[in-house]
Amino acid sequence: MARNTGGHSKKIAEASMAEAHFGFAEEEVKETLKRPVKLYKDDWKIIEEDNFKELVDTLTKENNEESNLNHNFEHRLGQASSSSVNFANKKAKILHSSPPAQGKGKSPEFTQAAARGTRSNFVKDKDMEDRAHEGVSNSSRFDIASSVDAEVKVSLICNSSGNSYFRQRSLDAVLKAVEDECRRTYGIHNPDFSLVKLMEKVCQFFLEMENGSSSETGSKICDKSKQSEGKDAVRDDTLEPNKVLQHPQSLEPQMMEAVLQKNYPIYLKDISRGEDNIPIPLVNESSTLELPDFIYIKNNMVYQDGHVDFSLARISEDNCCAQCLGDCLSPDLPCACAAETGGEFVYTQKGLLKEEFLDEAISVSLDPQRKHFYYCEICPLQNEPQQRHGKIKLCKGHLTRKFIKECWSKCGCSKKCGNRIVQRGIQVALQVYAAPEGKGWGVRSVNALKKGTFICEYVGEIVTNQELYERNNERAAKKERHTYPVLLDADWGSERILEDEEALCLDATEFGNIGRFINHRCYDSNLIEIPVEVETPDHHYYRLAFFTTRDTEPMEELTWDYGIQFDDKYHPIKAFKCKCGSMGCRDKKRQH
Ligand SMILES: C[S@@+](CC[C@H](N)C(=O)[O-])C[C@H]1O[C@@H](n2cnc3c(N)ncnc32)[C@H](O)[C@@H]1O
Repeated sequence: MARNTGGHSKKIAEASMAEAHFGFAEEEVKETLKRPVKLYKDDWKIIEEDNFKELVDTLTKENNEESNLNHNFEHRLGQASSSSVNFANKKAKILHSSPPAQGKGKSPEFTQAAARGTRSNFVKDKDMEDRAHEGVSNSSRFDIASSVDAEVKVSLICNSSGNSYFRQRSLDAVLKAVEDECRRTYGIHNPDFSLVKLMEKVCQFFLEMENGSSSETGSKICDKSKQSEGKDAVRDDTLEPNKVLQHPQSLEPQMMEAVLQKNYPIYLKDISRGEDNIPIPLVNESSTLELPDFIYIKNNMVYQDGHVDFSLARISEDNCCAQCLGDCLSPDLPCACAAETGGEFVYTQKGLLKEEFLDEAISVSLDPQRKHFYYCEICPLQNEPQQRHGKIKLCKGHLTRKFIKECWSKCGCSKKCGNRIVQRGIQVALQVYAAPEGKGWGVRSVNALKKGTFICEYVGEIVTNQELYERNNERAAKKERHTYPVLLDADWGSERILEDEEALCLDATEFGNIGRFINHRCYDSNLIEIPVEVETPDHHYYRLAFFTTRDTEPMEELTWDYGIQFDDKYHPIKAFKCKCGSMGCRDKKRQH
């Protein structure tokens, strides 16, 4: 056996350098080297074989396996990214290149192993596993722990036993291979995607959740790019509104795990971030849709110029039931609040919309007569002059609709009064999901529903038509696919000519509720939108509520008829190729 002629200490230094690459400290290497040096009688060729494989194995086995590899991973993580992460006000950071655990056993400051699972929690795809990890055994493990100083330690423990071909690769190469694989498999296009950032996120959420920020932390996600534009930016983490992200790498761990598991289950537990009465999960069974980018709000909010008067003084004696007690639906004689609907309340004792009222609303919507329309001489929607050669060209018309009127703050009845349905908010279990036929996201109800059930409101920013016109132009330039505005023109005919700030719409593009996800269906949709007067008798502003037009099945998609004529350039919702599938589809181009 040829003896290595190099100096003993030089060889030890070389071995230390080689092992430092894997995260082992010099002292540790020196100590471990003593035995093979003695065993092989200073024959360094054997020790150096396979890039010190035996030494790595011995080091790994001799030290507490978990502790050493935890350190190992941190060290490599540090090589791939030298940045440390500051978690909001927690003075916490991810450890990079920290000194190795002294002695054997678990590092004392990391005793709180709080999450543990098999590596298959992350990757189930066997092919991907084989390609990305080239033979890494299937009994690998993923550990995460935190210290009292709010430091988080993540370790990947890969058991290579049983695979004689296993060779330790450089971490950078492994990370790159996995990132490339993830990009391909999960369609990640963002160039910033990195596994190191993902691990940093895991640590961040681990800490935040341990610190009791609750499950809401996960959905407290914000689109930093938009915030940096300054518009409506809220910097304080605790106040940050729900902002659902576009890019999977920015997702909460629960979602990322779903992405990695490749079966795309629930992405978000509650897109309303607790704003609405019951959680509204977002479920993606198709995997191709981008996550929606908007802020969830429960109630309409004035953007800027819209004139909405909510003053108590505007609600007259005849417009409320100050003398009522309890439930207005109980007494034999309906109170003042029923006057708006012909002296009868529109709700049944079971909280459904009365069939008579509903059927009339449906019939007006399906087969509107000329008498149901109001035609403006100066239409707030039209930016072209309507007067030519002394002749006035009337606008295309606005469908006049019947209103629901609910009891409100000036009424003496209880908050549980049967004439307060819409204002109590969502009561049925809904989901946002990947709608069929490539319509984008849609809404479905988990359970069967009775005809006349209140589903939700259409909530958005209250904007003037002028504001909407400018927004629409900007969006058209950006070629945005989906649009989310709704006109509040159900009673334009009853008021004098509207001032610009009174011709209002709801724009749910950037701020909205689940209503923004409901897709259109021509003619036979299972929802109808009904104007609701709640806090103001001025009908140029009202709430818009969806009710079922018939009984529905569990998991049936909920749709409403946007009232769109597909050749109408003034309709606030930009015309799209209708994929509603209805026999009565009005999109002629689509049908042929
Ligand atoms: C109010 S949004 C509905 C939610 C939308 N699908 C999404 O993914 O956010 C309206 C947009 O959805 C799409 N959409 C709605 N109904 C549709 C239909 N019947 N056929 C095709 N696209 C539809 C159109 O792009 C439309 O501009």
